[in-house]
Amino acid sequence: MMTTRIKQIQVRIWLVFILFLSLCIWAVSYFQQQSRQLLGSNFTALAIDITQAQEDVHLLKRSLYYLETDSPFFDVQELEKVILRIQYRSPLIDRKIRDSTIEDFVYADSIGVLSEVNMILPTVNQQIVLFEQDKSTKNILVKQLKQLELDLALTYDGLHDMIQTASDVERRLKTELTFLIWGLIATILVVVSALLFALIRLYQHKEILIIQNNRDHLTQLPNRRFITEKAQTALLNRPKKIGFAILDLDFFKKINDLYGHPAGDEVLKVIANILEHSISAPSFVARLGGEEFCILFLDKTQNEAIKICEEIRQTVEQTKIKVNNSALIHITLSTGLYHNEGERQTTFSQIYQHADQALYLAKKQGRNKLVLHDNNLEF
Ligand SMILES: Nc1nc2c(ncn2[C@@H]2O[C@H](COP(=O)(O)OP(=O)(O)OP(=O)(O)O)[C@@H](O)[C@H]2O)c(=O)[nH]1
Repeated sequence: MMTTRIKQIQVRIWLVFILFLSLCIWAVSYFQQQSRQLLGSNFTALAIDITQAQEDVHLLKRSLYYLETDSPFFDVQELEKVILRIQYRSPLIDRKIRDSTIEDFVYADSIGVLSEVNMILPTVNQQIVLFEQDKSTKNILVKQLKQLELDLALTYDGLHDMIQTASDVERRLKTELTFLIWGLIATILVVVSALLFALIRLYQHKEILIIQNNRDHLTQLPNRRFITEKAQTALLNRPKKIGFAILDLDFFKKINDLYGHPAGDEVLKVIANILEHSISAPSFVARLGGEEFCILFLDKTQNEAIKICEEIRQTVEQTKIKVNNSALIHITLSTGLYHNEGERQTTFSQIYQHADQALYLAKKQGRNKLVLHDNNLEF
């Protein structure tokens, strides 16, 4: 049987779990998004620069061809522009490669060539100016341009391949890392679920123990410990009305003696059932022990409590209880009732004592009757 408290705890635990799961999913999504962006920004920009640089080399090659073949398409200004672009682009690529995550030794040679190219570019520019003044210097210029074109073509092709490889490695790493993170999160989720499950079981176990500690095994009614705690808690709040009745079966020993102990147990269960159905919250019924039961009235006036006790007495009196599968027996009970409508402060042991005194009188006055405690009672 699961109590409301356990259900509330379960709901809270599930909420925490769902919150944690959402947090994990959000964290992984964020990581994936960020890594995708970083991966793109790291190599895509560099790859674009290198492709444009390769385009410059291609234009240089074309100018060189026109120059060599004395083509009318040769345009010295075009050549100067290409050289200028190479001059501007190579340090840019140099810096981006150094800033990237690629290891130094991988790009060291290519960067070395780019630096050398940058150093000879002013000489090439001077040679172009010279060529414009003196066409006979063409061969020197061609030789320089050829060397430049060769160096740049090889370097940029190498860099292009390098970026491709680095990009592939990074992509693979990212995939592996994502799997690793998912694995970690799955493990954490399993551990957290197991812990939460264990926590719920622990609470259920604790709750069952509490119920068992507070319940009478034979009748399944609350026991003396339970009713004492309830009464003491109620008294702390200074209730306006409180009533306590002790109900004791008459000559119960005879039933045990005549029909046996199991028959006596059967009778106790029937009486417990009658009591349970006569009382509703916030009042409580309990088995004090033996053939003694009690009722704690928390919202009833004195007359209402008397009425309920009287009805119980009559019901018990009129009930035929079948024992040992044949015999039908009758039993009666005596009740001692104490009621206090807030007129004075009291403790549970005082209340109990008053109800017990009234019960004593009920027994003394012939049993099968209800006696209300009165301070003027004579015992
Ligand atoms: N079957 C059964 N008998 C019990 C149980 N607990 C106590 N008893 C018996 O209840 C009987 C109580 O007897 P007494 O205290 O003399 O009371 P009584 O016979 O009801 O007499 P009065 O209370 O004076 O009317 C004893 O014989 C106990 O053994 C129980 O759980 N089951």
